[in-house]
Amino acid sequence: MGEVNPAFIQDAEHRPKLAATQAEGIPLIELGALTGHSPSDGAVTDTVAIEGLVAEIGEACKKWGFFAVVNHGVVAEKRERIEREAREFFAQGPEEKRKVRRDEKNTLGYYETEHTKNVRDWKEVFDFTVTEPTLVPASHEDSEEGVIEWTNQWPEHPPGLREACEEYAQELEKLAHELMGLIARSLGLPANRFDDFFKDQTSFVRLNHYPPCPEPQLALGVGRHKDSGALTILAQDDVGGLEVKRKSDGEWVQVKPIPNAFIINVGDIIKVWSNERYESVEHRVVVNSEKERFSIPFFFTPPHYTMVQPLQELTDEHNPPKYRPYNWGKFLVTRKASNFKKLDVENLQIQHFRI
Ligand SMILES: O=C(O)CCC(=O)C(=O)O
Ligand SMILES: [Fe+2]
Repeated sequence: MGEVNPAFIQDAEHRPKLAATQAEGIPLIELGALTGHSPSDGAVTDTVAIEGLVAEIGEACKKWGFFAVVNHGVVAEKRERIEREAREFFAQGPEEKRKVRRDEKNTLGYYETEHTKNVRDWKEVFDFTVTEPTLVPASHEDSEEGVIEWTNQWPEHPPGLREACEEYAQELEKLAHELMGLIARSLGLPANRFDDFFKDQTSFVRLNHYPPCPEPQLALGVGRHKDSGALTILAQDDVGGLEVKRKSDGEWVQVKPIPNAFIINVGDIIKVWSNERYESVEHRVVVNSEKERFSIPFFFTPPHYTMVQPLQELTDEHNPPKYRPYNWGKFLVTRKASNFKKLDVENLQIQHFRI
């Protein structure tokens, strides 16, 4: 990625203000009360502390759709290892990386031409799924049935990347379940309410590399978007660049890097399950002219056959469902396919299912 080609240039209204608001940022939540306890098995260690945590998480999901967590129990060595391997992978020449390039048939692996809302992102990525293989619909067309397998494409170099990725994914999956347990409780549901939704899963992890950009005021690392899964758990390095659109006033605010913290955000599926009690919030990534940046989102998503719809317990005649059910697998493959060609539904959004 040399000079800025016009494909990367954002319309004037979407260009970043390079001195974004530093004021009130996303909540920081300390998960220590969870240590040694899984919320879905009922073995509560400290009820009062956990109740406090549940309330904090509920507030954060309602007010921000984003929060940071520390003392989360994820083994630091596993995170450091995947971060090291990711750096090594992206430091290689384009030829080596393109050996595992994703294409229309295999949507996993390396990719450097992703677009968000039809503008190219200033980044390169490597995607892998948590479950191997992952089952998804063969076609995004509603009329076509049939399921195919997505399989991971592992590069030969660096040789340790695969193991680092697999170990990291396992570790993050535990945290994802714990967080879903807390979110369930914050909605007044049993802690295990979401467990069945993830028995099989289509979850995937993305390694992001944002190279320095000569024109950071014109392009974005990732254009504004909401995450379409249930929950995202992001590891970011110390460079900074992630911005969240604050619900209270629509200002873009920076998510400052905190060593060893994870950034959690509510995705569209929780927005629908909760019948909009919780919000999936827009975010974007600003790049800079000096430093490259690395980040690793873990996208926690249900099996392809899931019909996503507001939970019965959270709807009644005074609060009727705000969405028609939609099939998650079809949604996912439509999004992936639209990276390669213009579809009838060019950028499928949950808004299409809004009642
Ligand atoms: O790199 C980041 O900080 C966020 C990336 C992101 O929002 C995404 O990949 O969905
Ligand atoms: Fe995102």
